[in-house]
Amino acid sequence: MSNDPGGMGAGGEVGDAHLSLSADAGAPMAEKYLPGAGLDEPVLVDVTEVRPELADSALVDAIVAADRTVRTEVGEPLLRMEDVSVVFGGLTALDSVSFDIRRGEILGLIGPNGAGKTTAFNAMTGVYRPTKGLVRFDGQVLGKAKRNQITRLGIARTFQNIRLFNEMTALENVVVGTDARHRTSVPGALLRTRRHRQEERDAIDRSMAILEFVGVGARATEKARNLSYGEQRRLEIARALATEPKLLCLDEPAAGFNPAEKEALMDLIRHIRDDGYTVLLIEHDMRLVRGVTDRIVVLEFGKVIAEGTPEDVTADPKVIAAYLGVPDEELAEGDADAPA
Ligand SMILES: Nc1ncnc2c1ncn2[C@@H]1O[C@H](COP(=O)(O)OP(=O)(O)OP(=O)(O)O)[C@@H](O)[C@H]1O
Repeated sequence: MSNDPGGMGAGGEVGDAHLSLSADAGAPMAEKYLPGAGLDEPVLVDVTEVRPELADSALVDAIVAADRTVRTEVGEPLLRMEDVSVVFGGLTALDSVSFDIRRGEILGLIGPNGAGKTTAFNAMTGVYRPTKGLVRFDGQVLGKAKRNQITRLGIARTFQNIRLFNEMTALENVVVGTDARHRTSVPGALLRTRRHRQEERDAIDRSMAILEFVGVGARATEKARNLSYGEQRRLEIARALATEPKLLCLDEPAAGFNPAEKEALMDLIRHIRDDGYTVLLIEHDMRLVRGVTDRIVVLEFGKVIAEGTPEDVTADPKVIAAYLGVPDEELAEGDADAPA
């Protein structure tokens, strides 16, 4: 991946309109689409003027849908955590954890602070190697795969703390994500072969569609750092989608959102699932998790304590106790009352 924004296709074109990928693209675009808009004004682009076909949401959905062969059938386990333990020094952060993420579902991974959610995420995405057990993804053991290899295999993630290229435009941030799917060799890129230029144009087209899809198309030519907090969170999701993941992992994507923003985010996550993606969601907000997931896995002290539909899991006394700190005696009483 190039750190030089200009090296990623400066001067790329979208249709007939020139969409400069230079970092200062904002001002000219503002002049073009919002006559009179100055540098201090928010930069808004009418994407449907640049690419009229992007006004057709069905077409946007079709462009954004991943173009990949997935071996796993819909409804079958796409990712399997098989007896995974992760130990840091003397601390067992994950203790023989097994669960599946099925193709086409939104799986919620929840649990109190320190339960092991992020560690599970990191074990899946190649940040940590399991001390014991294995992670199987689309029929393949991830083994010693490194993070970039795992991205290429089809697992993309967002982070609890937003990590964007702040000085790049929103569009450039998404184009960077498409690199994971490029086929041009390094010499091809250096020589700017026809194939490389075509890939660049396709990347810009697809990135514009993804920005529209996540709801920040109008901010395409604005530097990432100038986007609102909520827009930056959506941009992170856009960048992850650009890698055409088989599995999209979202780590607390609603952190810091107000209720209306959370509602809108739930709509987006459902839309991503309905567009053919499989989603893993780590989230603290129980209402959000309950409202958007198909199934939930609950971790506590590094172990799976419950798994099932949102209704079943959120009614489970063990889960309620883990979240609300119900005294052990009450739990024991509850068990004693349960029919044999
Ligand atoms: N790199 C590390 N080195 C040592 N201990 C770690 C490391 N990462 C996590 N831990 C510990 O492992 C346990 C699980 O942490 P983890 O971050 O996975 O929990 P979590 O469920 O994601 O918590 P939160 O909701 O607070 O993000 C915690 O006790 C944590 O302190």
